[in-house]
Amino acid sequence: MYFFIITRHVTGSGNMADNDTPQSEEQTGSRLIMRIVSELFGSPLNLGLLGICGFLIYKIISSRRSTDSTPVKEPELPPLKKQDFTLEQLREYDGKGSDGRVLIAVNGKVFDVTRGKRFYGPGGPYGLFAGHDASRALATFSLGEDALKNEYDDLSDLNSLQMESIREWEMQFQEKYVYVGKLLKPGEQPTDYSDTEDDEKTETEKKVE
Ligand code: HEM
Repeated sequence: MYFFIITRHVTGSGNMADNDTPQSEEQTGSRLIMRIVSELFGSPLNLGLLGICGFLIYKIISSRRSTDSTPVKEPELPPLKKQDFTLEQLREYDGKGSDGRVLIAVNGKVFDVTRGKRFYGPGGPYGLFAGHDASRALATFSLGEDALKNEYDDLSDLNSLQMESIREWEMQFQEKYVYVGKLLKPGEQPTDYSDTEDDEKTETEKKVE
């Protein structure tokens, strides 16, 4: 996905073969490489993007190293009781609370991403998503503060490609993390999940044990 987006930045939309005369595959290949290299380093935008990529890779690698060298593994938190969240309630789970739990909303669904703390915890490369709705940021591939709205974001201005991208991210989160509940729209009432979870212990009950 990153490769696709980065190469779109790098190669632009022009057709490179437009003015070419017939050449050997080797010549065409090396001209293409030269062109990519000159576009990568010749434009301030691409240089900036390369810088951001380098920074993120550095953050991901360094967070991985610090996790590897930690001798004592953090105890896993008990699963959160299934529940819906308002934006304000979601904000409490930014990884800075006493238990360090991190929740993130993607496409209206709230996921417990605490096990991905090296990404989303304080100081992590995607730490700004913690306790927020990350949908717009993921859809627009942006790590800027403006991609995280303070009010409920209905995403209605996003195009179909961006919405498709959110759905892909949602599936990725669904596979990797625990779904906790819905992100509530303003005025929307939370669902009562007590019927569906009769036999499941609440978080408090588990803590007491
Ligand atoms: C352009 C430079 C970027 C590079 C080189 C990069 C690199 C990576 C790499 C290597 C991983 C996988 C780490 C692992 O599994 O160990 C990753 C995961 C991820 N990246 Fe990026 N990234 C970039 C930009 C972005 C941007 C702009 C966003 C969001 C707006 C983003 C969001 C994510 C998310 C959500 C994950 C998944 C973490 C998880 O598994 O929970 N990345 N990135």
